[in-house]
Amino acid sequence: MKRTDFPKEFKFGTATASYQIEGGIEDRSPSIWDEFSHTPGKTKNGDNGDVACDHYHRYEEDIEIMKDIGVDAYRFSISWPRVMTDGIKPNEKGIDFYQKLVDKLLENNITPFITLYHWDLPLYLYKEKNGWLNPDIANYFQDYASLMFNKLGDRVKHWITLNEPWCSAFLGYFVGEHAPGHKDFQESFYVAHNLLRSHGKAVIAFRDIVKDGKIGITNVVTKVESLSNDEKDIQAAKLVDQYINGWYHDPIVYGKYPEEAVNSLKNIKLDIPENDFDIISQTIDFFGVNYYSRQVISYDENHPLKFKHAEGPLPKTEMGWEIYPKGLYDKLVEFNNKYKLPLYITENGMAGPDKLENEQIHDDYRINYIKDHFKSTLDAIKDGVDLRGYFIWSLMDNFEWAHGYSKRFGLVYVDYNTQKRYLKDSALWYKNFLLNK
Ligand SMILES: N=[N+]=NCCCCNC(=O)[C@@H]1[C@H]2[C@H](O)[C@@H](O)[C@H](O)[C@@H](CO)[C@@H]12
Repeated sequence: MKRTDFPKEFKFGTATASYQIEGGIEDRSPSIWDEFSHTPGKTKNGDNGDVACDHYHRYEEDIEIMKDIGVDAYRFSISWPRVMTDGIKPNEKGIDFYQKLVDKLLENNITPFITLYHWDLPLYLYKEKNGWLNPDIANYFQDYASLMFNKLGDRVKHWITLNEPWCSAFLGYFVGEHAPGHKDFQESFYVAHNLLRSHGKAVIAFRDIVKDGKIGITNVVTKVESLSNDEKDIQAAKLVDQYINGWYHDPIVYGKYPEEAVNSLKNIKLDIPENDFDIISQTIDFFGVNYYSRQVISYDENHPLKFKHAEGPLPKTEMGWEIYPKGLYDKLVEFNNKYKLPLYITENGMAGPDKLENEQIHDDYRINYIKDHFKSTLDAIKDGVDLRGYFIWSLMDNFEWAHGYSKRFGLVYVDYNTQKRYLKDSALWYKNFLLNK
């Protein structure tokens, strides 16, 4: 498989997120992840993003690395608390960082794709305004989005409102594994709804400010399969697919939540104001698909959503996620048929047992992972999917949320003691692929 097997305009890239790589906390106000990671017991080894990959001070070097690898595009997120003090007052120093980042990318012919929200909510908005639980958060988000569109929209034409609202709502407000660490089922549905409303408000602003731009939303898209052919397992898997995938896509395209999932939520209040779905279902230009794996589901009477995960038999990454490229193909074809929107794979990659030896990292497992998922991508394109790009997660090893620095997803290895970067064999492979070798 060669690069020229893909459409000429197809964009190959890589991706990161602000809290996971920037550090530079001295020049921004705090986010919910600063408080969460500094709370004992919340992250592995008590790791936090205070320094991370020190990208805030090393962004020029990191762009040089991307230039060397030869990527067409780079997906990164803006730190809301960096560009607006406490999420409210514009901070010119923070805005200036992203101005310079964008200009340096463009100088190197790398197309910027900006994610507005990749989980680092300004702490003030959480503490004083109740964060994503407050319907008014959509207005704060629209103000933030408008500021960024006005400041960068002349040069940045590809925007993503939210990264993985399912993670923000479900992991942050029900499971409690992510910031702000709530464990309230009802709250997680209010949060999901306010995230989607915030998305819609940002799209409305975008249409006024960046008239020649493209905007979408990125969700984690998981292939959900039933453990058995037992009707109960099949039904449980169908509902999980609606909770994880449909819940964050159907409202945007169809203006309503998936019906069976709504009906299954007997004791969940979804008191939704009349025109909310008019806001949420603003026309978008693409869906971003973050694909990692599948979930194998069986029926479980004791779970609020009547399901439990089954251990799949396939080889797994360091995250314990099965390696399942067929799932990517399946979801791309399904989404293409169901939503009829252009798609970008905004994240795909793996955490591996990466070891630095003689300044090299031999990660053949990651090369094989990427090749297998590229193959699924190419098969989907050949079968008619309107797929426009693929961003490998991640450019470099970084802060992997509750796992801290214990999981390495990068094409580039980061020695956190020295902040030295080392291209892994997978980065060298990607470089040759992009040269069509
Ligand atoms: N079975 N199974 N499951 C897959 C469930 C995946 C949920 N987590 C993600 O998608 C996060 C996404 C995030 O954008 C990024 O910030 C994270 O670094 C990556 C890697 O963790 C992924």
